[in-house]
Amino acid sequence: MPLVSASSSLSPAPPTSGARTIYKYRVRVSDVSKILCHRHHNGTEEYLVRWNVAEGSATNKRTICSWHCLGELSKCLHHVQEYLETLPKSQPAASRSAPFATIPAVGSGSGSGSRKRKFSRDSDTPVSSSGVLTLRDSGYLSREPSVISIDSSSAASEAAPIQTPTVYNGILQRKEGSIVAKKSRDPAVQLTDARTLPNQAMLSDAARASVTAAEYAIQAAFQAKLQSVKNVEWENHVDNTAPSLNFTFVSDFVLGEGVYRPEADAHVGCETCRPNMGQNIGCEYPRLCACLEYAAVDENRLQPGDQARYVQYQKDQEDDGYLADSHGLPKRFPYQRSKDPQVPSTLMKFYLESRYPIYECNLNCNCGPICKSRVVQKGRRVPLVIFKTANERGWGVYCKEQLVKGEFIDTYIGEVLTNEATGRREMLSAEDRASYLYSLDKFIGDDPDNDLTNETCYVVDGQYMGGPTRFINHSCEPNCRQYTVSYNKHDLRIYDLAFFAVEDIPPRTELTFDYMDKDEEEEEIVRKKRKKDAADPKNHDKRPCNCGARKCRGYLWE
Ligand SMILES: C[S@@+](CC[C@H](N)C(=O)[O-])C[C@H]1O[C@@H](n2cnc3c(N)ncnc32)[C@H](O)[C@@H]1O
Repeated sequence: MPLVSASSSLSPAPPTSGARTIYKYRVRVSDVSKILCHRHHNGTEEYLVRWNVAEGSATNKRTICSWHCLGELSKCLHHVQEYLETLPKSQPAASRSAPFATIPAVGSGSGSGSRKRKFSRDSDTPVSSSGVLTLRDSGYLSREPSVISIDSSSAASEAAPIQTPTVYNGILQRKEGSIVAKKSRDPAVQLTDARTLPNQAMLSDAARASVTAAEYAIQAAFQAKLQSVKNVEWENHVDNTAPSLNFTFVSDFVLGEGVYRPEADAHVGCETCRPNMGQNIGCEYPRLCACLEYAAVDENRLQPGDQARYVQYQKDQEDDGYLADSHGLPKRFPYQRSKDPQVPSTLMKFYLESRYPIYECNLNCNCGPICKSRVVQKGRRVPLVIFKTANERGWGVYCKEQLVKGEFIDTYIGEVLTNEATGRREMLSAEDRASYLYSLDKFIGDDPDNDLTNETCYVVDGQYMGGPTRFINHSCEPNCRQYTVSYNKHDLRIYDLAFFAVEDIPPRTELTFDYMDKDEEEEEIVRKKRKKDAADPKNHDKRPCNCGARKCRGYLWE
């Protein structure tokens, strides 16, 4: 039976500077395979790290584990966060004490008068310290008996014959990218069965030990990530968790391998428009603006002489969809602008109620920055808050201010991946995990000269990189909707996924959109379908929807 050392650590005192502990060496992210357990040792919260041992290296037969305080793990807190997510939620209060009071769920008017406690930097608790991990490219890596080594070759097999105990003295070294441990000659090192780590004794200790310091450290780390993001906050009045530390805020699409996007200076602009035409609002003439080449035709402005062209246009639409030739016909501008500069531009009723793509002006247009056809490209103006939902939907988003019907909120950004890269990611991820994939499939089938298909279109993945909209949840009766917005009418592969309010939304009301973008149906019809679907075993693997709407269809995806 393979045995491991499970003795306690004898940590050297950490170097200190004033009141705060300075950790000169930190565990590198790439060195950690997983966090296995936690404990309180000499008053310090510690985590059992399983080290990454390079595949195929001479040392990879031995997986090495060692206990570390949070100060040493500050570069790998996402591993600690992943570990905390595996802990039962019903842990005793001592283990999962809630620093924030639970308050009513966010909703229209629900919290307007209540003082909600928000996570702030003031509440950062310095992580506890109990030792320093000396981590260098060569040389000593850890303190003595806190190290455990497991002979993973035999640990993998239940039927493996009992082996000579493998005991190390806890001196970890890095050699050619691998972590290795030297053998222990210390008789005080106790031996423990290595086949299952954490072992029962460790689990019993863990059940009694709180994880509060880790929770605070993770909250502080997420808060630090938000520092550079303007007008976005987060709060949690439900439990002690923070959004994933594996997520990075970015401000634009991040192009993955094999993804091509034309540079902005290659976009075709409207050269005939001018900033000072007519009412001095940039583009104004619906027959003139070249950016509207593929925009929706405005039937209200058709002249008797347009009829033949319009009939031809309708025929072309059957083959070419949104790209039908509308040359010479009057088109619809996307936004209406109020005379009051305090009132935001809003999406025209026609676009709000249709799925027609929206075309904005671009860098190469002559209309200038005042043009009314520039809204989404100017970015988010409204203050958003990422908050923990109370009913198993993870994190959600609300706006701190009132939003008016047709107001732009923000775009969905993330890594833009090819279909193959997306497939590889899906293979690696657990089936029940949240999905952040958004296909850029709007123009499939619209251009006979273009080979755009479900297999060749790009996909936006907001799981690891994105903006606050990546946290917006689904509702079968949503208050927002996603629209296609393009600044480059000839690029059918990359465009903006822009969220607009489809109704007036009071402050602090959760923002939602329909992940399936379905048309609304009568409540009675939806209710009957839901009942039928629930009885069908085919649907039992589907992800249940917790939107709570009267017209809830029962599932997130078909
Ligand atoms: C784009 S993410 C939204 C943010 C997510 N709640 C989070 O915490 O990161 C989509 C995931 O959120 C969850 N979700 C969103 N809307 C939901 C709903 N109405 N009911 C249940 N789960 C929902 C599902 O796990 C879904 O895969």
